[in-house]
Amino acid sequence: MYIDDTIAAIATPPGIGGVGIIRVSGKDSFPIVNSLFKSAGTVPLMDRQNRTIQYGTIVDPATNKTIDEVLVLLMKGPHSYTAEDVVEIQCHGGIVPVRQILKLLVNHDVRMAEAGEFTKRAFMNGRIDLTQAEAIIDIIEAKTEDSLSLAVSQLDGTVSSFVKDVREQLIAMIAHLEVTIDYPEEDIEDVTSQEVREQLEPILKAMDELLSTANTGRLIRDGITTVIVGRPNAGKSSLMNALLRENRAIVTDIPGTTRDSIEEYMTVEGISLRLIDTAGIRDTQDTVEALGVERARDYINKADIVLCVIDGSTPLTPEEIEILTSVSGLNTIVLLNKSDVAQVVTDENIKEHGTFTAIERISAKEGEGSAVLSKWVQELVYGGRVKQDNSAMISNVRHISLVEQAKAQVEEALSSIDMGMPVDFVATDLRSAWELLGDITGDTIRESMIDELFSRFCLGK
Ligand SMILES: Nc1nc2c(c(=O)[nH]1)N(C=O)[C@@H](CNc1ccc(C(=O)N[C@@H](CCC(=O)O)C(=O)O)cc1)CN2
Ligand SMILES: Nc1nc2c(ncn2[C@@H]2O[C@H](COP(=O)(O)OP(=O)(O)OP(=O)(O)O)[C@@H](O)[C@H]2O)c(=O)[nH]1
Ligand SMILES: [K+]
Repeated sequence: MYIDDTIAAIATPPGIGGVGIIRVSGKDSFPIVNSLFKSAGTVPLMDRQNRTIQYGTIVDPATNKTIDEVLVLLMKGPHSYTAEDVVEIQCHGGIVPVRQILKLLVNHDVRMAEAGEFTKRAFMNGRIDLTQAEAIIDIIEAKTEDSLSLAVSQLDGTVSSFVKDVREQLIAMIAHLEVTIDYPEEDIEDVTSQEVREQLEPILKAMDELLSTANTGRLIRDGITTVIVGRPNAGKSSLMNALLRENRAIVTDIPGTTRDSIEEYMTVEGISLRLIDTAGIRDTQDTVEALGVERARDYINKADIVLCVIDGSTPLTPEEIEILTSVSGLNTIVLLNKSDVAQVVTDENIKEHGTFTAIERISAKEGEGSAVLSKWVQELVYGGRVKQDNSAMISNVRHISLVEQAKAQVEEALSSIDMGMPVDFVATDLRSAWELLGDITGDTIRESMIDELFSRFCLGK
């Protein structure tokens, strides 16, 4: 079994830093590191006190060569990150020491960990469930304080405890129904159906309550995409600059995305916002104009918010009318720009060319635009409600979809009862709901799905 292996990985990011950490986990991690570790005193690592830090050096036993001066952390399973014996070797934070130590470990019966394997072990060993493992990815990938605190509450078990609670109630009902199925002569069917209905209604309500947080949760977790459109000289670049000046993201380099000149990241109302200037797509990316237009269209259709910049100081041009028509019906905010000079375009002129979420006047040149964007981000994410704390929120699309499916099964069970169907039908529906919810926490999920999920982690996690 692969879980018998002892695994290792560099836990710190590649590059130069103060300290580099190599994490080792598995049943042989103590003896293996002990064979490579030299320190004052003769007590072997496995006999030293748990959760202590030991000073010494890592020495290649084959050559007796010292690789680096280190601190070694001892964490005996099951009270460790993976719930196995874990040793962390803290060396100097260069690229070479961490690699040399990892190489030495690999030469001594340690296997290089796969992406996410430490966290996968924590899951396989039952220390955390799948929602908590996913929360760890979310913590690492969080781009704003709000998305971090949402992920931390998921790690703390907000989603798990909801699922666990509902599943316990469902299994009790299923057991009850199955008794009825097994002993039909007892004639308790009607009573049971009525009881089940009474128990299912609050469950449905709780599911609805949780799902009502899904939109907000998802946007906090994943961020939103905003696309800027407008004819040349409308003021798109000026707007982009005005917005960036006020909303610089904490994280500028978003891993996993290629940042070219048309995209910027910022934080607005605690939400990570990806801002795309479609003019940039045409100018910098494609020689064939049509392709650029097609890509721009693609971005527009996927955008959460479209900012349509119109020069308010000159009459609408045919090109502006065409742009307005193409973004009509979307979540489009028309920004009548250059409000610092005399305006000729009226709100009515705009409304003649489509339906838009709002029409606002700004002067990008004078640095305006940010307040308007904040207002509409808040509207999109919180639907005009006041921003609340992130506790009991569902944010992961996988979880949302499973709760929706489980809810449909509960509704199915209720309608089976209403239609006077035999209790086995009701029991089958409830069992499906129970299984779907189990997929969320990983209690009933298939192995292939688990592998897929953990492969999304980075190496060393
Ligand atoms: N050096 C280091 N820092 C780190 C981690 C790590 O693995 N190593 N972590 C990971 O990447 C995070 C901390 N996560 C952890 C989660 C659980 C346990 C743990 O030992 N749990 C035990 C004991 C709990 C207790 O004492 O109350 C348990 O759950 O039984 C350790 C780290 C962040 N910082
Ligand atoms: N008076 C006034 N002029 C503005 C305003 N915003 C932009 N301009 C001017 O309009 C011109 C075009 O502005 P840009 O921001 O470069 O416009 P753009 O839409 O990015 O243009 P392209 O890069 O060609 O697509 C510049 O001369 C700006 O100074 C504004 O709010 N008021
Ligand atoms: K105009």
